[in-house]
Amino acid sequence: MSAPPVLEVRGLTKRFRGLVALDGVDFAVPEGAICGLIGPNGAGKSTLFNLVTGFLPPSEGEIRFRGAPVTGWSPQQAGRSGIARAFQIARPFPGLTVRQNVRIGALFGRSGPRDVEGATDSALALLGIEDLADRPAEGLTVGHLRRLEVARALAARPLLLLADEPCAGLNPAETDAMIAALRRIRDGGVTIWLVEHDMRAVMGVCDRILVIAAGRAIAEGTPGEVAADPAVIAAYLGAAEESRGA
Ligand SMILES: Nc1ncnc2c1ncn2[C@@H]1O[C@H](COP(=O)(O)OP(=O)(O)OP(=O)(O)O)[C@@H](O)[C@H]1O
Repeated sequence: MSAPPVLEVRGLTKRFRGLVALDGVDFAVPEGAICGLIGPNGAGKSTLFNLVTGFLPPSEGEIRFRGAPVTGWSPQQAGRSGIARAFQIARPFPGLTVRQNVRIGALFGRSGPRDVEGATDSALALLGIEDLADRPAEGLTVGHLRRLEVARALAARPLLLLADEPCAGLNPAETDAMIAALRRIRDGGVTIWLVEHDMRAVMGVCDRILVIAAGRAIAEGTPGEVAADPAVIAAYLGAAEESRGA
């Protein structure tokens, strides 16, 4: 029997008063994959990540982690079970070095404060920021701040890393460095699901992509499949082309 997906959502729905932010979304994140979650602004991407990580309870639907039902769990339960999230806006603790910030992730990780220094070193190395370890976290470039945020999440030794726009605001060289780091993380055994607006990054790194628009899943498949899907072109890629004036 094949292993269950690391994460599975079925019929996931979230209503905020009258607004349906997420409407019956199904998706499975296979173990060992890098998956993408894309969609126009306001599509429901952050809401989906907030439901999966227990920051918000769903209105309807089911969430399974490694085959077990976890719907409605708390962020602490999600973290202890092996989900870590790298936020889009990195907010390192001021007055702490890069290493000390990453170490905080290791202290509150899946297996608790065990081999904290090893997890910290390994996360710094995977993100290629060992050289910055003793620098104060404030004053880092956007590219280094993003790598610090992913390293902090990774130091928790997650089974599933949710990354919120890890390439936002990065130049092409920094984006390539982040893509290489995500591949190294996956090759180290961590499954990844990322929200990303940078199409070059998403199409280049993901094995599978879920596309949502106005709360509904409109396509799912390999990068090639979703890029060729007329519904995706109309709802998302087409809109991006228009906003660039193409
Ligand atoms: N706590 C909340 N209360 C009320 N409405 C909310 C709340 N959180 C999100 N929404 C609404 O739900 C919808 C989906 O928002 P969400 O932030 O999940 O979209 P998104 O795809 O992450 O957008 P973006 O790409 O702009 O970050 C939007 O209409 C948003 O205004």
